[in-house]
Amino acid sequence: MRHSSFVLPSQSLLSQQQITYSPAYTLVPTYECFNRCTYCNFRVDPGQDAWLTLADAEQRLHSLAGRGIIEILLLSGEVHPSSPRRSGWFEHLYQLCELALNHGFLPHTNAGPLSHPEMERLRSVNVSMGLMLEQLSPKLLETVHRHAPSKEPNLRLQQLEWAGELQIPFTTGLLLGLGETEADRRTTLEAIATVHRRWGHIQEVILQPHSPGERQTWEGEAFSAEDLAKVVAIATQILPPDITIQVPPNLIETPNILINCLKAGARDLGGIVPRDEVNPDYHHLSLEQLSATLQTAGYELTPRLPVYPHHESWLAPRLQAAVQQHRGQITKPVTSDRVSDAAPL
Ligand SMILES: O=c1nc2n(C[C@H](O)[C@H](O)[C@H](O)CO)c3cc(O)ccc3cc-2c(=O)[nH]1
Ligand SMILES: C[C@H]1O[C@@H](n2cnc3c(N)ncnc32)[C@H](O)[C@@H]1O
Ligand code: MET
Ligand code: SF4
Repeated sequence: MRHSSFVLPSQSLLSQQQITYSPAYTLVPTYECFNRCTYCNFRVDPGQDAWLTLADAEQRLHSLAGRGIIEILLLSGEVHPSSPRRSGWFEHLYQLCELALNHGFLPHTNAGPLSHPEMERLRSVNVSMGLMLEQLSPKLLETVHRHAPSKEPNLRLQQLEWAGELQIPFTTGLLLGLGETEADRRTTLEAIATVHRRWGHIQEVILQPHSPGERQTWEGEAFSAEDLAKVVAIATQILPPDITIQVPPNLIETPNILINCLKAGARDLGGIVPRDEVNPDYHHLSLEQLSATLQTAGYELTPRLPVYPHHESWLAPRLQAAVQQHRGQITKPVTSDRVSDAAPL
């Protein structure tokens, strides 16, 4: 019989399921924010923060050279859209992105909702952008978002629509455990699926468990990590398969729960950064430890760029050229050699 000579490859030769992460560094243009989300551990009052200067940013970018970092995540507090300081804030964001590009990094900005012209302009210096939907439920405007006008659900949903229309590769997500119901979560996921079916621009959806920090005023509990895997499973049912589900490993208490999230369908761990600016009380494991944890369950940790290959043609030629510089070098999974090559940050 023909098949009798066919030998199945041994387990070790079968390719392992790859789990991606982005080797990233976060720059914070400013911590000042006119919103007061009561779960926030990041913001300071408007006017109370010295903005990150271009000189400081340059020094930091310079010190990153040779450390394997590719993405610069620009994560910012927000200046009110009708403030006279808004245009200075926006220009500063733009210049920080330019600087990151000039140092060979790939910028990804999440600076809250932008006007259409702002988004269009920032597109020319970002390989992808992001904005969390948090939750679409309007009830939250009476609780954690009572003093956060930029968390108005329709405003955020419109950002996803504009990003699609402008062909901006995009990251969005849900903040879990704000007092929403399972039905609310489904509604938010369905809205993401709908806008993605129109434009095809959503790269990743972050399922972010609320994780209490020292500075927040809200006394809400941490979103139970056990429940995260259940939300991942729901998201796989609702989101189109070309959207990657991301979970943040530093906000998941045990390796076991992280593995359960992967088994449920999460495929990306987001930016692995030296300091999580949003949740500074939660540290990342080293890449080596993370990689070992994943390996025990048959997963392989592998780096990715902040723009996925199928979206690269959307970018301006200058950005495409910057991406090409990295594409050839990013295919290798994390091994202990590679990790120990990188200097600690
Ligand atoms: O690539 C992105 N990663 C985002 N991340 C993930 C980030 O890449 C890292 O995973 C974390 O900062 C490190 O834990 C967020 C993480 C948060 O805690 C909150 C918001 C974001 C928002 C983004 C985003 O817009 N784009
Ligand atoms: C930048 C993103 O950080 C998330 N974010 C803000 N505060 C917290 C917290 N305490 N725990 C988890 N995520 C948080 C929100 O989803 C926001 O959009
Ligand atoms: N202010 C922005 C938002 O909430 C991004 C940073 S939040 C720490 O969308
Ligand atoms: S979560 Fe973002 S919008 Fe809300 S207060 Fe913090 S920095 Fe501002």
